[in-house]
Amino acid sequence: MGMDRLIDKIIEYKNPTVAGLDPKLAYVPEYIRKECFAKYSDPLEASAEALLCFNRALIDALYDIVPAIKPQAAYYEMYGWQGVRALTETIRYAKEKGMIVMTDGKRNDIGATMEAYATAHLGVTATDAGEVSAFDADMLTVNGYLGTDGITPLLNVCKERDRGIFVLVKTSNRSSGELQDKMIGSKRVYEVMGDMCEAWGADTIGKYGYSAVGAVVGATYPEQLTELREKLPHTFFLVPGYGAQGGGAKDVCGGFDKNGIGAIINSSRGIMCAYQKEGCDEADFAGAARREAIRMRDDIMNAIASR
Ligand SMILES: O=C(O)c1cc(=O)[nH]c(=O)n1[C@@H]1O[C@H](COP(=O)(O)O)[C@@H](O)[C@H]1O
Repeated sequence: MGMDRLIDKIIEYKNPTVAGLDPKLAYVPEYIRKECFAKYSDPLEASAEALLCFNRALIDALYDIVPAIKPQAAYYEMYGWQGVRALTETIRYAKEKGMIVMTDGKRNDIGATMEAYATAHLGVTATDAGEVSAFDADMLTVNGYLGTDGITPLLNVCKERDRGIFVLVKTSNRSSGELQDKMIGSKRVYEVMGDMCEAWGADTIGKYGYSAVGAVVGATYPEQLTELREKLPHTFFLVPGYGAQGGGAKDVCGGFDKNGIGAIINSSRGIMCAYQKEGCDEADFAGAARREAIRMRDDIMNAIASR
C-alpha cells in the first residue's frame, strides 16, 4: 500500500535515487547504432532496437544498486510504435530484474479517458481473451490540473493493484512559477496542488506514513521542496532536476523527512551520458553509468547524514 514497495527497496539499497531512462539516439554509443542499423532497414525499428540495447545494458549495470528506473514516454514515442515497443520491453526487463518502474507520462484527461490511461499504464486491459496488462508500470507521473475527476480512476487502480502516482506540484523548469507560484487566496498554486495530493492519498497510507499519491517537486527549487516536506507529511516526493539541470545534493536534502525518507531523486542525462562526461571508451558506457549512480547515491546520502 502507498509507496511501501518503493520505500522498502530504497531502504534495502540505502539509495534514494532513480535512474531516468530518457534515451535519444545521440546518447547511444556508435557501435550499438551501427549494429542495429546494419540489421534493420526500417530506421525507426533500428533506432528502437538501439535504445533497447542501450537500456538493457544500463539496467544490467544498475539493478543491484539503484531501486528504480523512470522511463520518459516521449523519448520512446518519438520512434513510433517501434519506440513504444522498446518502452514496453524496457519496463518488462527492469521488472524482471526487480526494479520499480516509474513511467513518466505526465498524463491527464477527464474521467473516462483517464481511466483508460490508468488501465494502460498501471492496470489490466480487458480483452475478449481475458485481462492482460499492457505496460504494467508500478507508478505513473500525472498532471492534476483537471481535478479530482482526473485522479479518481488512478486511485482505483492504485488501491486494486498496489500502484502509485506522482502528481506535478512544483516542477523543476525555469518557467514553472508562471502559474505554479501564483496566489490563490493566501496560498500558492503549488501549495493548493500539494494539499490536493494529501487529500487524494488519504485512504492509501502505507506503513511508512506515505500515501500512494506522491508529488513531483523539482530539485531546482530547494526552498519550496523544504517547505512542502513540512506541509505534506503523507506525500512522497519524486525530485527531478539533480545533475544536468543544476540541482545538487544540498538542494535535495530538504525533500527528506527526519527519518531520511520521503523522496526519491531522479537523474536521467547525468547517468545515461556519464560516459560522455567522463570521456571514457564508449564501450564502457554502462560502467560509467554505474560509477555515476554510486557517486550520486553517496553524494546524497552524505548530504542527508550531515544536515
Ligand atoms: O516528472 C518529471 O519527472 C519531471 C518533472 C519536472 O518538474 N522536471 C523534470 O525534469 N522532469 C523529468 O525528469 C527528467 C529530468 O532529466 P535530466 O534533467 O536529464 O536529469 C526528464 O525525464 C524530465 O521530463
